[in-house]
Amino acid sequence: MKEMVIATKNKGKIAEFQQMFAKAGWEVKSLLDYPELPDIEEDGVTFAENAAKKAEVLATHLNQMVIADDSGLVVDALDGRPGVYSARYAGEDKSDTANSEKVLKELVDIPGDDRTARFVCCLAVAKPNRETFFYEGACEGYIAMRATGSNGFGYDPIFYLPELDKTMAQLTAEQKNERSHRAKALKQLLAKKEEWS
Ligand SMILES: O=P(O)(O)OP(=O)(O)OP(=O)(O)OC[C@H]1O[C@@H](n2cnc3c(O)ncnc32)[C@H](O)[C@@H]1O
Ligand SMILES: [Mg+2]
Repeated sequence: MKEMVIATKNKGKIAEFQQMFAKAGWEVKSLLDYPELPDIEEDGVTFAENAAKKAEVLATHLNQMVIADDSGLVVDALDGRPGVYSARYAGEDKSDTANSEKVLKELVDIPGDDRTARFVCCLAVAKPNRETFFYEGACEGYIAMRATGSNGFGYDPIFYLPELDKTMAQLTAEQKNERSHRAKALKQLLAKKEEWS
């Protein structure tokens, strides 16, 4: 089986990549397989900048092709926040629950129709001594009034999909991987294999 290294420590992302790449015949390795590597500071102002940095540092270190995922939640009523700050929105300990609670609190006076939001995912593919390629995906929805569901990770319990009348955390892994921002970005990436491989 072919191997793909993803520069992430996020177990939710790793599980989704493992399921989606398995269909394409790739085995996924992650930063959890390289615990000796230092943390990479995500100080970019765009998803692409952060994804590039994560992929390029690891590609140089391992001297092989690496993919990174930088993603987050963009809320219109919050001028795009948490955006690139999604992971640490409620503080450095990166608590999914605290992050979601902070968003819900900030939107407490915002009515349903104005709670539009999207998940965004930028994938960067880096190889030593070569330009980096980017593939993006977005998934549109609304911020729910309260957290519901226990599948997925991150902001999934507060992200409502009107077409299914469910939050992302109420979907099965298969349902999420059919429509998520990550699935759409990965579809682009796989469609452009001749570009990056
Ligand atoms: O940087 P790595 O190691 O990949 O892991 P991370 O968790 O720090 O990931 P990001 O820097 O990309 O931050 C993404 C944030 O957006 C959230 N997020 C990303 N994709 C999501 C998804 O599919 N569902 C819910 N929340 C998501 C996630 O919980 C983080 O808080
Ligand atoms: Mg991160």
